[in-house]
Amino acid sequence: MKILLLGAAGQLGRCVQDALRDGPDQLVPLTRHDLDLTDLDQLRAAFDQHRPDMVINAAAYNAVDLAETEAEPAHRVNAQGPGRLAELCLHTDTDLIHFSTDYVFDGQPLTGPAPYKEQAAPHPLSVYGASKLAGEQVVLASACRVTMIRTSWLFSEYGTNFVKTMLRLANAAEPIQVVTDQRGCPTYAGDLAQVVKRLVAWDPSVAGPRPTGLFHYAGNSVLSWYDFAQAIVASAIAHGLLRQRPTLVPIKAAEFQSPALRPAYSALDSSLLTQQLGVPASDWQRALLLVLARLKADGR
Ligand SMILES: NC(=O)C1=CN([C@@H]2O[C@H](COP(=O)(O)OP(=O)(O)OC[C@H]3O[C@@H](n4cnc5c(N)ncnc54)[C@H](OP(=O)(O)O)[C@@H]3O)[C@@H](O)[C@H]2O)C=CC1
Ligand SMILES: Cc1cn([C@H]2C[C@H](O)[C@@H](COP(=O)(O)OP(=O)(O)O[C@H]3O[C@@H](C)C(=O)[C@@H](O)[C@H]3O)O2)c(=O)[nH]c1=O
Repeated sequence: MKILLLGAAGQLGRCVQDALRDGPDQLVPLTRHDLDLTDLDQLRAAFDQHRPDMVINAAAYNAVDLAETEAEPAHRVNAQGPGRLAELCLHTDTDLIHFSTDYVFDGQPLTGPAPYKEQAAPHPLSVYGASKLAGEQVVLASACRVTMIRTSWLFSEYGTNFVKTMLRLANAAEPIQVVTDQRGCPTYAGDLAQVVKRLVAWDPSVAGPRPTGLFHYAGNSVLSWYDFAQAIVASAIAHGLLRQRPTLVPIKAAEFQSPALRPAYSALDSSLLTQQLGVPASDWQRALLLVLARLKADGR
């Protein structure tokens, strides 16, 4: 099978490359430099040149705060581009794997704080969340064959993420204020890449059609950003990655000056996809140790 990977230089893109590296499929990794998702001519040319059987779209506009003042670019990358990609997939009979976010939810679940299932009503609080929701809607409306996976709080050894931000701040030796009243599920991007690998390897002659539609995949427990920061610091100290133990100061989200509103609760229920694929929800604690060990080995 020939697979185009868009957003190949991002953290998920790099984890997907790692996961598929030794597999039987031909993976064509395309960075933003190789292919701008917002450029229809470039998209068409890539389909003409490569004639893929599947496209994995890991490209996105992910700057949550900046998006508040850059709504147009955010929508172009997160909604308009995926919409055109889905149309091309439909007309060329190409499978699509696409990703969305817990920030499509407002954190006020109608049934109390239980992890969100796929059918829960979205209501984004931020421009980023709205652009990703618009992307979901346009892709699903295209009727292309898509597996759409909402995930949350991604971290990995690659790119920029909360784990790496906490390590950087911890080494600056200042107290770190961290929000206690937003809870969600940290997810290792490498575990999500294993889900992608499972979907790529899906054999319809054995298992029936590949799962399509909307799914959630995230970490196996619910915690606050403050809890997550505590876990990061404790594990980093155990790995000898921090020169000293930083002071973590618990604060309310309202005290953390940031342009975008984030959901107070955005835990995702992964059971539908994990049951269909026979994979566990992301074991973020195990993965955190792995990521820290890799960062240490790389001297970061
Ligand atoms: N990070 C997270 O915590 C979460 C992410 N997600 C979703 O998961 C997916 C992967 O995210 P993640 O890997 O963390 O994101 P990254 O920001 O690490 O990677 C996104 C990649 O997309 C590229 N990109 C941006 N604009 C374009 C464009 N116009 N054309 C082509 N490529 C472009 C970026 O390139 P460049 O580096 O040049 O800007 C970057 O390499 C996204 O759909 C995201 O919305 C969902 C929940 C949580
Ligand atoms: C850096 C920092 C952040 N925070 C808070 C701000 C915010 O409420 C929360 C997370 O902030 P960040 O900016 O690191 O993460 P943020 O960009 O909000 O992360 C989100 O990214 C997008 C792409 C997603 O789809 C989401 O699932 C989620 O992972 O932590 C602190 O409390 N203290 C800090 O020192």
